Amino acid sequence: MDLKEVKERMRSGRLYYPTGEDLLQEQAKYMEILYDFNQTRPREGEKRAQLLEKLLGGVGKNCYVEPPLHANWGCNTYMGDEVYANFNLTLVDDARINIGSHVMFGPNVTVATAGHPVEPLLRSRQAQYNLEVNIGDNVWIGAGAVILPGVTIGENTVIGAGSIVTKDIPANVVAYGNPCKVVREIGEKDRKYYYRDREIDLD
Ligand SMILES: CC(=O)SCCNC(=O)CCNC(=O)[C@H](O)C(C)(C)COP(=O)(O)OP(=O)(O)OC[C@H]1O[C@@H](n2cnc3c(N)ncnc32)[C@H](O)[C@@H]1OP(=O)(O)O
Repeated sequence: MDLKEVKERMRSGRLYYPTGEDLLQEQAKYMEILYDFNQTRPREGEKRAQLLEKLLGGVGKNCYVEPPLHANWGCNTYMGDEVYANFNLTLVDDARINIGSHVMFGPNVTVATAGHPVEPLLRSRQAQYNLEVNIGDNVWIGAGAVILPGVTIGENTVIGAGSIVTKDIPANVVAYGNPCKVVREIGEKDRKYYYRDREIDLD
């Protein structure tokens, strides 16, 4: 299979073998940029922003990603404006990861597009498929959550810490657990209280 066909299969959810010198060489280019990003000093915010722009497929205004960041590619991840990612965001972005604007990631979140067949022989040959992940505007993903291949999370939704998100989650809900399920809609109570019985005292 030539590089063009491998890349087409990588993008489109079909099975392929992620081997071949050309593919590995291309990936190595992004790994070098990521290495530099993770070696920056705390005060080198400007340099980090420039490296993020070189690494990602697209990045909006005022995104802030705490190092260390981990990514299999980087170039298949697209961020909107004002995205904040705490330490150890892990992007298995063999297919596209689309992240909206104003999205927040707690520490140690994993977003994975890649999977392997359960069938042992194909898996022993490293067969792989990738399914795009979509995270809507203004989503907050709690610490340690894992977002699995093919998942779409609707805008404004909150994913609780430690959740394993195996299926799509709609917009405007709080969802958590393993497997992650919708627990409630965001509504009136959330306009009054920011945490349990603590009232909001900010405009
Ligand atoms: C960008 C950053 O860096 S953020 C820093 C990291 N911070 C985080 O990751 C915090 C993430 N926050 C959470 O997970 C929160 O618990 C939220 C936002 C999901 C809370 O949602 P709320 O609907 O307000 O839940 P509330 O606190 O009222 O708890 C309701 C119930 O859900 C349970 N619950 C809350 N969060 C979770 C969770 N992540 N997993 C499982 N159960 C949970 C509570 O124990 C409680 O159970 P009970 O009814 O049996 O008493």
